[in-house]
Amino acid sequence: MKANIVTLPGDGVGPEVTAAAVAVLEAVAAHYEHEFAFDEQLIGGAAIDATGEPLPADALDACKAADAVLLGAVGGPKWSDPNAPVRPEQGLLALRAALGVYANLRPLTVHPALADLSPLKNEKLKDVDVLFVRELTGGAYFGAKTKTADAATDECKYTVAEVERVTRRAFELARARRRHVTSVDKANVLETSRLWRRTVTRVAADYPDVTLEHQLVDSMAMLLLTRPGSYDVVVTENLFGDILTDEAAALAGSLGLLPSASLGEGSNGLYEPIHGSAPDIAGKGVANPVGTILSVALLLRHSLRLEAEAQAVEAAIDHVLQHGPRTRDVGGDAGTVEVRDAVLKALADYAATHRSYFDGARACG
Ligand SMILES: NC(=O)c1ccc[n+]([C@@H]2O[C@H](COP(=O)([O-])OP(=O)(O)OC[C@H]3O[C@@H](n4cnc5c(N)ncnc54)[C@H](O)[C@@H]3O)[C@@H](O)[C@H]2O)c1
Ligand SMILES: CC(C)[C@H](C(=O)O)[C@@H](O)C(=O)O
Ligand SMILES: [Mg+2]
Repeated sequence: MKANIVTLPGDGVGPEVTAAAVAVLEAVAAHYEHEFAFDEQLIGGAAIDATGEPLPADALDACKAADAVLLGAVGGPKWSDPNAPVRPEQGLLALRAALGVYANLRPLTVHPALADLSPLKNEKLKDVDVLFVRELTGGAYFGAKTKTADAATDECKYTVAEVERVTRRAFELARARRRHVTSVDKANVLETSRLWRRTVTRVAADYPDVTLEHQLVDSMAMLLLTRPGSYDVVVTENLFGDILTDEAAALAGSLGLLPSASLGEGSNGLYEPIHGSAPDIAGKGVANPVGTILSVALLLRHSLRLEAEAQAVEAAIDHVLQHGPRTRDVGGDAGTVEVRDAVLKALADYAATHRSYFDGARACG
């Protein structure tokens, strides 16, 4: 197939991990006979430096017209002055809003070879398989903001429609998994969370084959570490989802491992690792590219509908995590490029081994 993919390398380690992920997409195109066209655009601090804007109009137009968008990371100390008139992160939030990608899927699994890196030394860790569905275009991130010399506010607002659509997405996803949804809120304190809980409960009635439990976010932060194996799909609002998924990354072994897919109603989507620009390691060539490469697998699956290719990328990552090389954050001493090259080799081996199956499937239409 032909596909136009916009890349937004951004700041810090963003360009390093994006380059590795693009190499994987190019390899997928070569092995499976697709034509992927890449269009690199500016976002974040790099865009502020070049244009004064964190999301230039050209970049936004290209993203809207693309089949999929792959992002590295935005932000960094250079642009983090609290008095700065414009911030890199605004570009990312504006992009999410403009693309209407309200459902942010953040899958968490724990590779058996990395289970020792987790804060929990639990043999059941390898069975952890959680899909976080984070509401991405509402809540405190997008409410009205006020600022005076001695006070500031961030309005947190949710409408029933916003909660309902992400809840339906979570239940649909649960149907293809273990049919259990945990909805996380703070309904004992927040009015938005009570609206959230009422709406989730009502929508759940349309999915009698899926079980629902509600969990308050503070206790969820603890339970995620003490019994992560009991969760299947976890749906929650924007800010809680941001925090819980970074916590979840500790179970996997590193923030550098987790991918994400941000989806709306159309097939276009935004794909990015859940980590940030990692200023402490930027420019050193040691960033873990696995979260971004796994985001490529999600891009292939959700936007391009290339399931076999998505599985090939996941199998290649699985092989490399098992056998190495690994970056420092996961106990190795390899650089980003060495890991990329190992993934490319594993992908080539996988494609060669599965070639007859692939050709047969294509011959059948
Ligand atoms: N989607 C995004 O673009 C995104 C996401 C999160 C944070 N940020 C931005 O990134 C900047 C830095 O934020 P932060 O330091 O709180 O979080 P961070 O995710 O950038 O880094 C947190 C820690 O994780 C490590 N880490 C992150 N990614 C890694 C990788 N691929 N390989 C190895 N180690 C990795 C870092 O070295 C650091 O020690 C901020 O400006 C923040 O707003 C952007
Ligand atoms: C950079 C920031 C705006 C972003 C968020 O909070 O959504 C990041 O932390 C993430 O998890 O994607
Ligand atoms: Mg985050």
